[in-house]
Amino acid sequence: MEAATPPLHLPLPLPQRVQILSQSGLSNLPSSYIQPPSLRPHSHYVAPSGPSFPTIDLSSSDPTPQVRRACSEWGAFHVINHGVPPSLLKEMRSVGVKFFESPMEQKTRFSCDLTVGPAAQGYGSRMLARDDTVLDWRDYFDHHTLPLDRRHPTKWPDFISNYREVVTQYSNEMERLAKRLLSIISQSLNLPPSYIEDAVGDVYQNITVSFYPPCPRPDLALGLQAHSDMGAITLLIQDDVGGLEVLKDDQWVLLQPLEDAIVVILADMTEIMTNGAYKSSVHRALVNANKARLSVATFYDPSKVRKIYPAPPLITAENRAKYKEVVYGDFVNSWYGQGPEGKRNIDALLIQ
Ligand SMILES: O=C(O)CCC(=O)C(=O)O
Ligand SMILES: [Fe+2]
Repeated sequence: MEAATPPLHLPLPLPQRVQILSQSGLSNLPSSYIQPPSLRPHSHYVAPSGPSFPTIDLSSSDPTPQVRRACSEWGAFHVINHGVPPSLLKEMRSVGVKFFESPMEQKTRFSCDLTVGPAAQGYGSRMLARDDTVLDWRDYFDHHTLPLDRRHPTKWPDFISNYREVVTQYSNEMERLAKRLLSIISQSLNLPPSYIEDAVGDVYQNITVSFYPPCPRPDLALGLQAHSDMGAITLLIQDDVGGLEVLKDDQWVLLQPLEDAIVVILADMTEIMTNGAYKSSVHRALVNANKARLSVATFYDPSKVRKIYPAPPLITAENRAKYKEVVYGDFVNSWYGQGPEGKRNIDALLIQ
């Protein structure tokens, strides 16, 4: 018998799965997950009597004024009566939970290919390339869903019967809702209804299911460190555990999970296109000691070659362009190189 040919490349080490750490029953948090004191969960809490997170009924006759207010004051809001069947939201959460509850041997068959880079689709545990960053207490599964030539359901789990159908249907519904919201957002600034959709070009949509296992020291860790999303708009659903916080006037506001609602989060490219009239929302995810938490974020992003700049109709002599033009792919690359570190990467594009 011939000796087996040795592999040409040594395999990259597998990332530490947070779920395995959690199940190992440790009582102390490994140092790589300990946040510096200023970034820990207890800092800057809003008083219970503080502002309450907006909820907008999309079936009302004209939601535009409410959207304008929520976008300028919060950069994020809940939508209800949004037209996506509640049964589909439930199924999406359910296939997500089934994936993370499956045996590790099954899950790792769909691991991210780390040689592709940090934005590879599949089962992952850390996104950032830098190795000196504090790690998030999170595992995830990222799906590439749009444009259609990026959508390859064979890269998604095959061991949960309806997984691929549910993600496909969910992707289509989220595209439809994102377009409708971008149209309302454009009109709320007196731009043509299709302004943002046209400016974004061929949409890139990714769906990331995040799973936050119970954490031995939720006071020291974050499920996901503070960041703003990079693209145009994010649509997020979560289970009833809670943990998503948005930053409002320098204070963290914990969202009460609202069944059947969808969280709308404005992202950095929308801030640029609106010339800062609407800010991207800084948000983060907390973890807790007892319960695992699941969320599903659907990102609606420009194509990588698209140039993004403040909408010309919004620029006047009194209201000059506040942001430099940026090629979206360049912006994304700088994020993966550096990470959010609690800051907004978009601030680097501000015209002084
Ligand atoms: O899990 C959450 O609630 C937040 C997820 C999120 O912000 C993201 O994936 O960008
Ligand atoms: Fe996010």
